[in-house]
Amino acid sequence: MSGHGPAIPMTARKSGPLQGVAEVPGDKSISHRALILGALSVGETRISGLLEGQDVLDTASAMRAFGAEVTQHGPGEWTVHGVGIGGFAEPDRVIDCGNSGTGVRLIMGAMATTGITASFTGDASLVKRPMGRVTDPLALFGTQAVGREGGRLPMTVVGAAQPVPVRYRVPMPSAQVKSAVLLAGLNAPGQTLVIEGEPTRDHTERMLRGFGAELTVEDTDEGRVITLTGQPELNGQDVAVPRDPSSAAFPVCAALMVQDSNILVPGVSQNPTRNGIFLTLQDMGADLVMENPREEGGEPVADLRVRFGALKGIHVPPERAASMIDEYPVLAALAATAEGVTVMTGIKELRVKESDRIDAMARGLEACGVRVEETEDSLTVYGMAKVPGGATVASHLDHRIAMAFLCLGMVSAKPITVDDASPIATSFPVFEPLMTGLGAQITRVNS
Ligand SMILES: O=C(O)C1=C[C@@H](OP(=O)(O)O)[C@@H](O)[C@H](O)C1
Ligand SMILES: C=C(OP(=O)(O)O)C(=O)O
Repeated sequence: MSGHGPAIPMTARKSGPLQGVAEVPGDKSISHRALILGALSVGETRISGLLEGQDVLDTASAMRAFGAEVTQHGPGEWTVHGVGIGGFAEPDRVIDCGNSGTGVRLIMGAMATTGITASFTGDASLVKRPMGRVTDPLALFGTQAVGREGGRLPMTVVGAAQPVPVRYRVPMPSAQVKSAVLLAGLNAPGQTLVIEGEPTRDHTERMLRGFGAELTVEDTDEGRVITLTGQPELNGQDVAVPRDPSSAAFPVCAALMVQDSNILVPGVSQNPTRNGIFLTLQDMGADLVMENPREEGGEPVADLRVRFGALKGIHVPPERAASMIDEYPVLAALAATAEGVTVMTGIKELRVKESDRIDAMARGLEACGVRVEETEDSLTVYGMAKVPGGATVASHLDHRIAMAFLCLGMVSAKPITVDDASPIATSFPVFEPLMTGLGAQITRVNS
């Protein structure tokens, strides 16, 4: 929903040891895709563990607007009765994707080759984000798009009635762009090729195969070449959504910062295109053990055992950036408490997320008394024995900025207030009860 409700200021203060079991919600990327692929399939898709965050709920309501029957049966338990590839109905209202870049970009891809027209909008954050990165490759299929200057929402997309398959090299590391092109390729006759120079999260590829598409992946000198054969019949599936590693990163990093903490985060996806944060934390010296590794719903998962311990700053390998792109805000907060300097490079994609995350973290950390340096594509954080805190930080309608500073406030000398924590509901609606249940001192201001 684009209507942004009242701001919810929240304060985090020095917390006792975090202890217990943190059952984080389902993976956001997989939840969006389960709904969209379910809508593009014939028959019933049954989803368990769906993330009921606002981003995903907005995608569910969009799929209804395109003609799919989407029903909630219980917490995390959903079914989708799809309309089949090419079966999308023309929506009779504007599709509002709220705060979600993944939602709007994947849905644009899914409708781009169906010959229908749809208009899209989003909240004050999403309308600032670039859509040209998706509508440029979609134009190769014959799709037209008209939006605001700079390729911004609101935007109307006219789907190609007679799409042609495409060959496209994704110019930036973006799973959303890759996925939009693959979803558009579903309704184009022949083979659509997507080439990515740097591998990004591969849920679309895995799930398309699982729903019955013919899709191959080859590592070549040119990069990772994904070949999709168009116009398959997709059939409804059972999807068990693993827990979200991007959400898990918050209790994990908080436990590493708060003295004497010891927590377990069960059933977290260890997909190698998503686990960069955990490797980085181990490189920094974290006592983080992946227990009981197993496969659930086609994804590798493990239980994360995390114990507090002093960490060292490192240079985070830039080639790891795509596999931990959403975790840099909380890593930057953690780095402020580590011994020495943490250098994060190759992260310019952070500038086009829900906020400019390099800038939001740099300004917020400075306000908390932490020394930082930034360039167009890097952030350097100077760790200190005691972060002063005592500031109110702007979340810029960005859930991950809000959660990162609330984690830092659990160990800073003075409390840290986030001006608006309401965006946390987009990806991690149970963040507040989950963290307070572990022992975190987080309170709503004036409550
Ligand atoms: O495909 C996805 O589900 C996502 C891809 C990433 O965005 P980009 O494709 O813009 O890197 C990530 O930041 C986002 O949270 C989810
Ligand atoms: C970048 C994110 O999401 P999206 O692009 O879907 O808005 C995120 O969840 O950190």
